[in-house]
Amino acid sequence: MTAIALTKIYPGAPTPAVDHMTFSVPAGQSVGLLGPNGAGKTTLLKLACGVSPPTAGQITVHGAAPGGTAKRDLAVVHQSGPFDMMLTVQDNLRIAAAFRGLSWRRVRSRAAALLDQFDLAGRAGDLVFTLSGGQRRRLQMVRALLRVPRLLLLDEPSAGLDVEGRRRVWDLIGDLRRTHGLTLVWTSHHMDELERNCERILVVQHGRILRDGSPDQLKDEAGQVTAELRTGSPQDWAMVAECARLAGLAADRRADVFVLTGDDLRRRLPAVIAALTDRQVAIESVAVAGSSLEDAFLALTRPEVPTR
Ligand SMILES: Nc1ncnc2c1ncn2[C@@H]1O[C@H](COP(=O)(O)OP(=O)(O)OP(=O)(O)O)[C@@H](O)[C@H]1O
Repeated sequence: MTAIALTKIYPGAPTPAVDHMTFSVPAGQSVGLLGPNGAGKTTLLKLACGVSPPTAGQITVHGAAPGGTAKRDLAVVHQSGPFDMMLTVQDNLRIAAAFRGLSWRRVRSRAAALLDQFDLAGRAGDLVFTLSGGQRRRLQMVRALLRVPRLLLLDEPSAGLDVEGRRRVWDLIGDLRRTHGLTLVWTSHHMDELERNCERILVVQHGRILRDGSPDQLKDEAGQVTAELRTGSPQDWAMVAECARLAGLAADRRADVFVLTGDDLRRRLPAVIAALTDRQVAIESVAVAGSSLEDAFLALTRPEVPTR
C-alpha cells in the first residue's frame, strides 16, 4: 500500500482529516497507526479500501487504485461492522461470502474453523441479535478472514474484547502472518497491542504523520534510555568504561551496576557486550530501561511538539 500526498477533506470540514500523507507499506509488514481521537486513522483506512475517494493525492493497494480488483486481496475489520441482526451467524457469513464472490461450499469449512478459533463454534445457528458486543466483534474477524487476504486493515479490532478475545486475535493474526505473510495496517489505542504486533508505527495527528519508526525508535526518541549492566567483579570497571567509550556510550558506576547512557543506545549496546565478551568479562545481566510507547506517544502528540 502506497500513499503519495494523500489528502481527504470532508465536505464542509474546516481542516483535512488526512493531510498530505506520504508513506509506503512493503508486503509482509505490520504497521500500527497510533493517534488521538479524530487524528485521521479511520479515514486513512477508508481511503485504502476505496469506500471514500481522496480529495487530492494518491493511494494504491498492490499497485492498483483501491476498490475494483484491489478489493479481492483486501479484508477489513471496521470499527463497527453491521450484521443482519435477525439472521443467524452462519447466514450472515454466507451473505458475506456471496458478496465477495466466494462459494459457500468452498469456504464453509474455513468458516467453521474460524468460528471455532474465536470461540463461537456453538453459535453458528444463533441470531446475531443474541450475541454479546464482544462476540459480534469476534464474528467480524471471522467474516473478514473467510478468505486469507494479502492486505488486512484492522480498525481497533480488539476494542470491546476481553483479555482472552484480544489474545485470540493476536494469535490468529500471528499465525496468518507466519503462514501467508500477509500485510497488516492496524489502528489501536492499546499501545501494548501495537508494540507486540507491529514492527513499525506511524504516529498520526491532525491528519499528518508525526513520526514513522519502530516502537523502540519512538521510545528512544521520547526520552533517555539506559542500560544497567552487571559483571562478575568490580575489577571490570575499567574494561566496561573502555568498551562503552569505544561504542560511543558513557558508563557510570552506581553501587554494583554500571549504567550505560548515550544516543542510539539500543543499537550500540550489542557492540559493548561483544567487546566485553572478547575480553573475557563475565556479564551477569543487562537490562535496558527507558520510556514506554505511551510516554513516546504523549510526548509526540503534545501540542507544542513541532511536526516534521
Ligand atoms: N464522514 C465524515 N464526515 C465528516 N467528517 C468526518 C467524517 N468521518 C470523520 N470525520 C472527521 O474527520 C476527522 C478524522 O476522523 P477519523 O474517524 O478518521 O479519526 P480517527 O483517528 O479514526 O479517530 P478515533 O480514534 O476516534 O477513531 C475527525 O475530525 C472527524 O470528525
